[in-house]
Amino acid sequence: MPIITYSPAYTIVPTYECFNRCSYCNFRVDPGTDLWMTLDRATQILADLQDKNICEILILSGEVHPRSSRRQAWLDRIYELCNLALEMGFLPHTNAGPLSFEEMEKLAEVNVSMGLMLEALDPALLAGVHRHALSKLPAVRLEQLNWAGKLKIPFTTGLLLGIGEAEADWEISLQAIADLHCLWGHIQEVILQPYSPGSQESFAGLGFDIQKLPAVISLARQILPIDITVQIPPNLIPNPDLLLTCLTAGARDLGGIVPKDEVNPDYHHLQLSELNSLLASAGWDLQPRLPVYPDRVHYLSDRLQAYVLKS
Ligand SMILES: O=c1nc2n(C[C@H](O)[C@H](O)[C@H](O)CO)c3cc(O)ccc3cc-2c(=O)[nH]1
Ligand SMILES: C[C@H]1O[C@@H](n2cnc3c(N)ncnc32)[C@H](O)[C@@H]1O
Ligand code: MET
Ligand code: SF4
Repeated sequence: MPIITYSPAYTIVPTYECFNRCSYCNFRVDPGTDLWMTLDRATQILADLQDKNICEILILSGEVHPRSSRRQAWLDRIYELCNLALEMGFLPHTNAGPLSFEEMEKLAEVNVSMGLMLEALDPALLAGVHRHALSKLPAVRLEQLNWAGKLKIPFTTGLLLGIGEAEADWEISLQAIADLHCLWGHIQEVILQPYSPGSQESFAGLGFDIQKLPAVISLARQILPIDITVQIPPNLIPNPDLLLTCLTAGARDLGGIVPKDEVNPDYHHLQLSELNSLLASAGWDLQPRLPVYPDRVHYLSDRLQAYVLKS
């Protein structure tokens, strides 16, 4: 049976505070209104996760302004959280927004893969949902993907669909990802993420017309090189038949299956057993994977490769 993968994961949030205000965000709180995750608390959480068949620790963070005096402490905390996760037997994947080249190089020491969504290149978004989001400048996102390639970091990126971008932008954004991958070969997966309205945001858009997702997956499959996997989040696809149609269209990964989707807290995952039987009914075999894909493990330092071997 053909294989569909997922990553058994748990999300740790260093901080929800974010200086950006993407209007579709259900995650952020204002700077200074949130206590950062302590190493003590993370140690407790990770200890509770032992023997629960979880491998990936997804570190998803709100962002401290690049010129803030608190930026270094924020980065140091993320580094320590990743290092702790490694030492406790987990494999970290960090998405903390755009980083300086030096910051990215530093976090790469303690992550088996990293990620940053391109979102969309359409400049119209800068007057729309990204009006108050310096981090979402298309040039900044593209530069991040380029640096990740230069640093040989196994990388996840993707598109956020249905935030006001022109449909013509899907092809442009996918082509930009393909071009950067042709230069470096580091992109292991592209997430096609349907914008899904939540209860905390200000945008309150209609959400992406989910019926269009199979067509976007086909487009991605035409444009992206074959060594990039297309990932879709099953909790944001409300209808089981549609999920199966997405697999037929070329999606081959379901991303991190987590107890709580921190980005979309209003959308719960099916039980693994339910996902398993749904996929099996259509002839697909659901299998766990690591946050670094097998063909990218050789990118990693000896220390990280040793942790991967133990997982
Ligand atoms: O549970 C989630 N996981 C998200 N993940 C996790 C992702 O599915 C896995 O961490 C990767 O597939 C690595 O295994 C992201 C990772 C990225 O690098 C970039 C964006 C996302 C977005 C989400 C998300 O909205 N919800
Ligand atoms: C971590 C990633 O989560 C995505 N993201 C942020 N808010 C939402 C939402 N309401 N629905 C779906 N995805 C979202 C963005 O693409 C971000 O880069
Ligand atoms: N702030 C980061 C980004 O938007 C990651 C978390 S988003 C909830 O890229
Ligand atoms: S999506 Fe990320 S960058 Fe935008 S406000 Fe939310 S946490 Fe901040």
